[in-house]
Amino acid sequence: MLSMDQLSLLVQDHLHDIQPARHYHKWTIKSSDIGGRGLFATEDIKAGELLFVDHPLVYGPRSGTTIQQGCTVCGKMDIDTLFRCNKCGLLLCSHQCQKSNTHYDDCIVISGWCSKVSIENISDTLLSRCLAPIRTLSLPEDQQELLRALQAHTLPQHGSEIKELKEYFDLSSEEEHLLTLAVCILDANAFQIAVPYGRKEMSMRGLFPVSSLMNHNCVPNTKYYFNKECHMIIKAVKPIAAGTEIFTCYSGLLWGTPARRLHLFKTKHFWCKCERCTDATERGTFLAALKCFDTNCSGSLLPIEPLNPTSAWRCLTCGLRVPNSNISAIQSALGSLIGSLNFENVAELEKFYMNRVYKYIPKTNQIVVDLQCRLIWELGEVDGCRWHELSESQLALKESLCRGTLVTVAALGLGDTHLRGLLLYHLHAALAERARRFPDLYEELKAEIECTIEQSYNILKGDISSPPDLELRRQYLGPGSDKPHEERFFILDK
Ligand SMILES: C[S@@+](CC[C@H](N)C(=O)[O-])C[C@H]1O[C@@H](n2cnc3c(N)ncnc32)[C@H](O)[C@@H]1O
Repeated sequence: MLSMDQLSLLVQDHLHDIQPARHYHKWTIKSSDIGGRGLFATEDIKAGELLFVDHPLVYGPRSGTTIQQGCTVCGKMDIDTLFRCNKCGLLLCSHQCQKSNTHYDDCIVISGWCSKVSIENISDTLLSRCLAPIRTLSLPEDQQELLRALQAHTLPQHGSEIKELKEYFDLSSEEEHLLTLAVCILDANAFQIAVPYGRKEMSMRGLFPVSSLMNHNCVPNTKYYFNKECHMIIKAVKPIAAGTEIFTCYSGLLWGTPARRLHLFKTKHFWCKCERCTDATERGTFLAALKCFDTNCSGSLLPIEPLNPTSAWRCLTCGLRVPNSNISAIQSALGSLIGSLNFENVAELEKFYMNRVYKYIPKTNQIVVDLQCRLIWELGEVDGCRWHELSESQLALKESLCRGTLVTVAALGLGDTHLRGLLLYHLHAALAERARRFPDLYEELKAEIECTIEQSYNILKGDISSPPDLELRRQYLGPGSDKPHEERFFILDK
């Protein structure tokens, strides 16, 4: 086991690789009261300040069995061009990817193993799932040391893919041990890597060793995003006082407490006890609330003991007490109902949102908020409901959904997260479309259009998953634009 000083030195060397000029950080690694080690501010940090830029020790396809497969080099998922390498069986999309250094290294390791069956009989999904751990075998010694210093999950369910791999290849016990350890480390620490906005690519994960030292809080004081070089940029989203722990968030920011806690328990093996989890109303957002089972009552049900996953729930208005088993039954029925929706079909989503969803759940529930976000991302943006095709009521709906979700994000105290940046971008776009349709309204809307695109730009710039026309929109519709009025809205015609 490395000492904290040894780990700090490895971390400094790792960060130095991509930011050689930056020797100084306003944080240190220390033991944390909530679990293992954590990062702590050594000086006051301002909102928006850069904390560090991390880069992955390894990256590779995510490990779920249901993840849609793609090229193991570039992630492309175009099924027509995908083929399997005849030496190692990995999926590729082009000869260029096959000739890449990345594939060369992967292929050397896998084709070097003695296989028990011919390579085309080995599942490409299994090979993809094992690829990130396989890549750890080729890391240089100092990076192996840093990898081994990270926390590893110890429960027996981690590493099952390596047991499966062993059915197909004669792995030495040392290789099996190293691969299993790598899976346990990846499962405990890997981050999903964001893909460029609007692009459909295979979902990838990366092992970012410094970010891996951040513990979780459901209202984190940092945000992260990825740039074109697959670097992970970590910034403060609110002021962080010297001595305070620096947190990230391992779960969905708009999920209700029971869903977040269960997800954290299943994937990271701890029950979160942060301030948000302790407050059943989640700062008045009622994200987990269900409708009271008494049809004469319009109140909301919430857990009586939010930190107890089997707690009974109670109506805040009439006091009705509902056993946890009934709540679970309703939640799984709602899950099936939502699972039956076709999320690609905007009209179906809109109809469900407008007419049916409130019959079952309060407007504040995370399921409604999720539907709202899906509609926001799609209205005006996808084929069949482009800006010029939106009806007046759809445009008004988009605007009001953006405003409502921004209120929830603000109530939770999430600061300038990626989500807020995106919501501001979509609000700006809806307002700009309104001004284009009704030029007389432009003067009235101008200040808000300028302010929303400017704020969105400041939050999202440099982020690979931000809308590609962000900068152009800011130039044309942001504060101080010198573009002639008649040209300002041309970007909406793209
Ligand atoms: C990515 S690691 C974070 C760094 C870790 N503390 C270490 O020492 O390497 C994730 C693990 O840290 C612990 N952890 C993180 N956040 C936590 C929290 N809010 N409460 C309890 N444990 C937490 C859990 O064991 C979790 O599986």
